[in-house]
Amino acid sequence: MIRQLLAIVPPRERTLLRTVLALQTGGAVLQGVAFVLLVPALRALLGSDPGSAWPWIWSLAGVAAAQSVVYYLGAKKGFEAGASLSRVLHHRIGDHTAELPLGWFGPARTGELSTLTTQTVMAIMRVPGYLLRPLVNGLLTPAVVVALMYAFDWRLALAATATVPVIMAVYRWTTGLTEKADTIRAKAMTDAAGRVIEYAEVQPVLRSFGRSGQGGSRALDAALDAQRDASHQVVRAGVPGLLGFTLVVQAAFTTVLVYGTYLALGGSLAVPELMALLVLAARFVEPMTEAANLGSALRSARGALAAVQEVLDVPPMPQPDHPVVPAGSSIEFDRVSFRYGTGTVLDEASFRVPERTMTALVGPSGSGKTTVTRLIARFWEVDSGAVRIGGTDVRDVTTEELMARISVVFQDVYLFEGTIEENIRIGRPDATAEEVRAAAAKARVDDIVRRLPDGWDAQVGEGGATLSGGERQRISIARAILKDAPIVLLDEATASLDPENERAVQEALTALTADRTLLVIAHRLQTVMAADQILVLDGGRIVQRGTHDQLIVREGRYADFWAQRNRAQGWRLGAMPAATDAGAAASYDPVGG
Ligand SMILES: Nc1ncnc2c1ncn2[C@@H]1O[C@H](COP(=O)(O)OP(=O)(O)OP(=O)(O)O)[C@@H](O)[C@H]1O
Repeated sequence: MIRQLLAIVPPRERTLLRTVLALQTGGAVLQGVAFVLLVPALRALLGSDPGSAWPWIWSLAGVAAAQSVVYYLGAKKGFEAGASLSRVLHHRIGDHTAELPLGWFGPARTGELSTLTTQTVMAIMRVPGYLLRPLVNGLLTPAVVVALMYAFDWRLALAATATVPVIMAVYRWTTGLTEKADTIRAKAMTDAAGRVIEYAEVQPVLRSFGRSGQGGSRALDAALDAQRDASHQVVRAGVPGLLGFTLVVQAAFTTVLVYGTYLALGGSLAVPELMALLVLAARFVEPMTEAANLGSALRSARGALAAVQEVLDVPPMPQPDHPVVPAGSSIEFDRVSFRYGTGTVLDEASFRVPERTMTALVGPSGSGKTTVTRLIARFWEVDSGAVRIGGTDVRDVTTEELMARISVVFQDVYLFEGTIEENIRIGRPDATAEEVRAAAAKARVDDIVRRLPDGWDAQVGEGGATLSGGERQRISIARAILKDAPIVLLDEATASLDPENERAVQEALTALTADRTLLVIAHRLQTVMAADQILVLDGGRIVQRGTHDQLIVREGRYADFWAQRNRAQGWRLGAMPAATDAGAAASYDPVGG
């Protein structure tokens, strides 16, 4: 476990942990010596000249004092190392997860990461401060005691030595008994943590269906039941093991006692010596039972280390050995195939979006439109084929360079807890206050700010809870305007916005998309009509491509799609005033058409 821990931490913490280990080792050896010094001290006290015990008593006091100092330093460094470990592990987990492909972040990961950064890190933090001392004592003090016992009576020392393999074997057996139950409990706890988070997140849905009370989440109840059962199983498996171990340790002590008594009765061992050696044997047992009582904490620390290691072992998104800077902002899919797990989403799809043009992506729900945008931003890796930006494979571009070239405006906008200004600044952290305000003004965010009582200082709440959907989207557009990337990937809102928000969002998009390469998942017919190119995605392939005028006269998916959309209730082409339509169409046309 110590080796595992040393491997996970940076050099400074490694040195700190080694210091703690050295101090605890020193303390354990001194404790063994102090125990052994009891033998001559007691022998002298119980013998014919009690006065001769003084030198031993003083030595004992000296060793005990040294041991206290070493323990104090060990405990101090141990707590220091614990606090440092927590900081370092949080950083390592945070830094590493930031480099993982987005495919790793499935729904179950929220609970896993939350458990990892709380309970798991806490279990590891306890190792240097609380667990190391009893663990080192349990192993080293008995070893020192047995070794020094040979100096007084080799026969009793040999008897004590003989008990060691038996004690070790029983310890292994008891560990084996609880290990499986511990693993199941750890998994059940992680599952339950994930379910609790999910339960909190789906509250609006549950409430809207009148499911806020009892039985709101069967999955959560099941996860909590599984956690309770797993905890019972740990107790059921652990108690017999612990009892068994304690019994064996006591039996070992009794064996030494019986053997010592036998030797004393036979006259080959003086009674004061026997008394002293028995006191020693009793003390020899103590650290071992103390260490055994910590078995569960030790196993959970070991499990915790394994869990952290497992996350750290997930390979990060590979970075190119020889990074290339793309020469432009065109987008190209070259026979791209992709699947999330089972079921192909893209099957050798090929298309090209020339620089500074607008391409509208249309297709049935689930046809892979969002996936196309995710692959451009390299949130996932393609299974085969290549995605290119400015003629360069995205795998040959560093994440930083790629992200600098792309702005993504998705429908589900997430805002961080903080002010509107802080949320916009994410687009370009080094932007001046004026630049942030200018981007906000272009995206019509200043209208929102004016309305809020705290203005620019207003907090948006976690996820932007205090703002409407349209307002959140305008902030996300302001971020993208501030970022000023040459490629914009845009998922148009499907949800209908109120007219004021609708107009504001359109204006914001006009400001964002002018003079850029634009790939838009189009839901509005006027956007589709204004596109330089329309790509119809179906069955994992681009089944049609061309302008609206070219495609509308051909039979096929696009003509069907167009007819269907026109028929659909609430479809905006008929519902919106002509002036707005024209304005919206113009706003999406990068060449001003
Ligand atoms: N993270 C994921 N893990 C597994 N499958 C996924 C994931 N995301 C999407 N899918 C699946 O991949 C397919 C394509 O999804 P995608 O979101 O790209 O489609 P879409 O055309 O954007 O759909 P919509 O128009 O409904 O938003 C769907 O079948 C979807 O269920």
